Amino acid sequence: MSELNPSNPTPRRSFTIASRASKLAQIQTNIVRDALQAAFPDLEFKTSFMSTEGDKNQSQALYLLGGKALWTKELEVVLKENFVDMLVHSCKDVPTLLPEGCEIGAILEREDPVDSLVVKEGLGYKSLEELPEGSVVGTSSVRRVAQLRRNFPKLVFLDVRGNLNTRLAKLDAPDGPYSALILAKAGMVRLGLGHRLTADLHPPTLFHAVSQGALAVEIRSNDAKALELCQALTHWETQYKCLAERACLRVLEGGCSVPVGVDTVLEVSGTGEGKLTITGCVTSLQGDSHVQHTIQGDVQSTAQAEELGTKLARILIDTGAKQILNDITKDRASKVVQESLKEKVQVAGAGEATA
Ligand SMILES: NCc1[nH]cc(CCC(=O)O)c1CC(=O)O
Repeated sequence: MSELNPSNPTPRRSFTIASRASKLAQIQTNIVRDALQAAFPDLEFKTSFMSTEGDKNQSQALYLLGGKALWTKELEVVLKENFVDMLVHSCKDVPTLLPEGCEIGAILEREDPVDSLVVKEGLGYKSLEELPEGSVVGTSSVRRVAQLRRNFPKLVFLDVRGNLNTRLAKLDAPDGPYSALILAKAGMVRLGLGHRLTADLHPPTLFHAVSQGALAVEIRSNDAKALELCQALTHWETQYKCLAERACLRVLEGGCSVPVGVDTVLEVSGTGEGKLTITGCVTSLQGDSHVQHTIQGDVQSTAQAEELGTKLARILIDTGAKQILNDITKDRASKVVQESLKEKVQVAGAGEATA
């Protein structure tokens, strides 16, 4: 393995940008590649795509697969081994704690971060309110289910997995169970599927995921050249918002994916400064308890943005989120035990069949 030597006098001229292999991931990577190529026309930028554990395991509920690192872990290995130089992720899929030696080099300008309702082809419903009692709504996000159960107890929420095109195919299948899906607007827009969005779901109906709608570029912490290139991509307003949201989640989650929603506004008062207003919420899985708080502060640096997010998380924890998060941890532990028992029973069954 050739070690990258930061003091090597020969300047690097070629950079490889990698991501997952899904269509959306490829589109996102091409956005980053094009932006880098425009800013640095004399350098060469290549792309490389690989499918990850998260793409392969589509049967088990995300909630039980444990942590979001399954989208990023394997890519980080090839980054650390110098096979590639930059990783492009949906910022919301990036764990709040990165492995030693990796860091976020850039956060690009955010698309609209809201979630949207997508109604099955041929059904005329225009909103969640219009869906008849008992309609099945597909989403694999505990955040969406928790918040929407609260407001729409008449609806049934069912897991739906796969990349966006797979999920849409499951929605539109004539004999499929789903009447609608809830998806992030940004992904649909980037895929050119904006015409399928039926309605946007804004707070207080639904608070979006931390960092939803933004792209992040991950680099090796010791790669000064990659960091310099990344700086040309960073949209500081988005960076402040996303880093504040990520700091809030980092305190709340303790390593697991939790039903945390946010909504963040930055009133810009000059370059690199403004007033940041973040609302955060934590909702129980059944939607019966919900803690919400809004915090505001002037920020002039990413560190101050993160401080505000951290403070928000502490207030949420002190005002009821702790109880909700403890209950979720217990629930997950018992479900994991049930799943492993189910597997054992299946293995035993298979043994008998072949005997
Ligand atoms: N959970 C999967 C995921 N990760 C990133 C996006 C696209 C939106 C984004 O970039 O934030 C999606 C799809 C979705 O949630 O509907």
